[in-house]
Amino acid sequence: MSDMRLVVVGAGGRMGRALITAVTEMDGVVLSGAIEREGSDCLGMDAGTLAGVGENGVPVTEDALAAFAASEGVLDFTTPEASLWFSELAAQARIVHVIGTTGISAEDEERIAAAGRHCPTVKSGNMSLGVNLAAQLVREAARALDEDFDIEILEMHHKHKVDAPSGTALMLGRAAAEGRGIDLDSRSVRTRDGQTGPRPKGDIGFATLRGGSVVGEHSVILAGEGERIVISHIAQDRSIFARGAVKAALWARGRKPGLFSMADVLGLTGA
Ligand SMILES: NC(=O)C1=CN([C@@H]2O[C@H](COP(=O)(O)OP(=O)(O)OC[C@H]3O[C@@H](n4cnc5c(N)ncnc54)[C@H](OP(=O)(O)O)[C@@H]3O)[C@@H](O)[C@H]2O)C=CC1
Ligand SMILES: O=C(O)C1=N[C@H](C(=O)O)C[C@H](O)C1
Repeated sequence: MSDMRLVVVGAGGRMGRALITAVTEMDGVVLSGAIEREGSDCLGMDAGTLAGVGENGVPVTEDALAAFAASEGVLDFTTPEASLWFSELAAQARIVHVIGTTGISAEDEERIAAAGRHCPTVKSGNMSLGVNLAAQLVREAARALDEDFDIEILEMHHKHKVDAPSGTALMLGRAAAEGRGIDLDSRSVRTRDGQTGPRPKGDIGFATLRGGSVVGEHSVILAGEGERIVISHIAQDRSIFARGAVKAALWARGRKPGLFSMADVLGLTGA
């Protein structure tokens, strides 16, 4: 089979550059386009040079329509607004859409799912093997322990991150809620300040830290009387997300349209 032609959108971003590197280094894929937003300083640059992997002759352009028409898949770690737009373009072009963007509203999630009825779409708040496995462990731990164990989720990311809690923290929270058989939205506590009163039994708490260049760290703490279980994941390099995204594109190639998760790609049931 020929190499899968992949276009990277948000090519100049932290993940965009990691994705160009992953596509360059991995077998079975080739970079067919690199897209940035109108007015970006990256327009016209060579995508390989931009990512630091050597000139590859693929210019960064703003013409997503033309790039999608010449590609079999799109790797998209951008912004919620941009991902919504790219989901419509991918649906029209009937190409694989891999979405890593976080902070997407519930309403836009539904629109992305609707677009996924026309093209294979893989979407996950975290494309790494480790986090998806951790989500499985969290689900199992929450299933095994009763509400005497309080569940708290702590995350830290770099100072440039614009959404909170992280997509991964929410994914881990969903896994815990599923394990416990409760609805996350009605039982999650996103902030605490002032006279909060004692902790209600059964809530799932979230705490967010931001600073420096931290790639991404998550801990799920199950705190009981006299003991604590902590399930943690530390991302040391963005290549784990980028390589996961390329794997997802290859997995989705030739599949029927639908919305899939990284757990489907990795063969982990229900993560
Ligand atoms: N699921 C996962 O495994 C992971 C998810 N993420 C998520 O990916 C997203 C991006 O993260 P990160 O790379 O750090 O962010 P960056 O801000 O570094 O990158 C986003 C890029 O998208 C560009 N962009 C914005 N709008 C458009 C548009 N309409 N067309 C084309 N390009 C556009 C931005 O351009 P400009 O800056 O010029 O506006 C920027 O270059 C975030 O939501 C983050 O949470 C990150 C890591 C892993
Ligand atoms: O913005 C980031 O950097 C990351 N975002 C994702 C998230 O919101 O969980 C994944 C990863 O932790 C890095």
